[in-house]
Amino acid sequence: MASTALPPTSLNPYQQTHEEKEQQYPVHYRGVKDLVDNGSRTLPQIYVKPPDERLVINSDQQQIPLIDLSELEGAGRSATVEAIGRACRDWGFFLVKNHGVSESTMENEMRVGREFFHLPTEEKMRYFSTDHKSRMRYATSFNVKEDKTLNWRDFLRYSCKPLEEMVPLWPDKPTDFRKENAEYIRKIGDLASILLSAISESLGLPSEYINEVYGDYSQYMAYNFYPACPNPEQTLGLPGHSDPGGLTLLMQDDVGGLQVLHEDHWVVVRPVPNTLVINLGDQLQILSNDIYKSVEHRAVVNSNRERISVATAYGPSMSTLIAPAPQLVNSSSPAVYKGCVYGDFLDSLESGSLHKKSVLDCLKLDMS
Ligand SMILES: O=C(O)CCC(=O)C(=O)O
Ligand SMILES: [Fe+2]
Repeated sequence: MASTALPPTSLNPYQQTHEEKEQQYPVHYRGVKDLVDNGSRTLPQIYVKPPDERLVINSDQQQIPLIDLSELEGAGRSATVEAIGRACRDWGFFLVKNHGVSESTMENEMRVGREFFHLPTEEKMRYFSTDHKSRMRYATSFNVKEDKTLNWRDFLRYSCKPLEEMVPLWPDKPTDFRKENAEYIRKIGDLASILLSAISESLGLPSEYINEVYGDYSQYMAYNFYPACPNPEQTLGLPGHSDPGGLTLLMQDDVGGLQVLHEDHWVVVRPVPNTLVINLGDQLQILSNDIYKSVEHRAVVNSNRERISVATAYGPSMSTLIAPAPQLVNSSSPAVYKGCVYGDFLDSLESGSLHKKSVLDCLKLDMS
């Protein structure tokens, strides 16, 4: 039977042969690693960002807080919770050490990701999809079909839930990709839940408040891969954005490139071995009624070394309505946002480009 010609978005990516995908997609959909591997020594115009987007206003003076979690479950809990609360309020970002995810689990997670991006493009394209709702996909930029200028980033993004259902959809190369990811995902998920308890307490809410609101939580992973770039000052790995979800837990390698917007300066998040970068997403900004902010951040690239980061987005279930916690709303602090179902929030965001705070702004209640 002749195959029916459907537009790419409605095709199941797993049912397409590599040749079918090649015919359908422009060459830049294959990613920036492919571009570099094919000998590109200059930055194609489509990656050049407008000057205001790549403004360099760096601050070398400041560093995001580093919090030791070793006392979180012990006598030092209240001091640790207080430090977390301060970091959430002042920065929206912090590093954690002694977080319970072992060095070997972290190293293996990095290694299998790096090995994946070094596979031939044909192998990675088995997972290519432009469908932002796909629960498992390899792609490039942010939303390669819509982005006006492209980002110097390839990525692999996949859901972790339900784990037994998702594991068989993950890449089968490198051979230990699934095993190492299943291990990392369990450990990082436990840490996310522990941190959310501490964040609840830091807001004066019952310890399990946020975990209970999240219910049957969602957990997505994204490997971000940034090859060395011919003209790094003209482009970005990821432009400034806030994360839409609940909590992001990021592991970065030793190259560096993450920057956080703090008091109008881009502050460099230096890589510190065995730490994780934690930041609050838009859903925590809403739930905390603006006490905590989901802060803008970006990834710059460099001409010498490729860089990899692994983000875990831990958030509410897609059907959960997120609204300011009633305990944080009163006559002197009225609700700043109306509630929104998390899945709808993501739909509004991902159908467009990576707009700064646009969906949050739409949810703002008229305070006048
Ligand atoms: O690669 C990084 O350091 C940042 C990644 C990031 O912001 C994201 O995945 O949302
Ligand atoms: Fe991010």
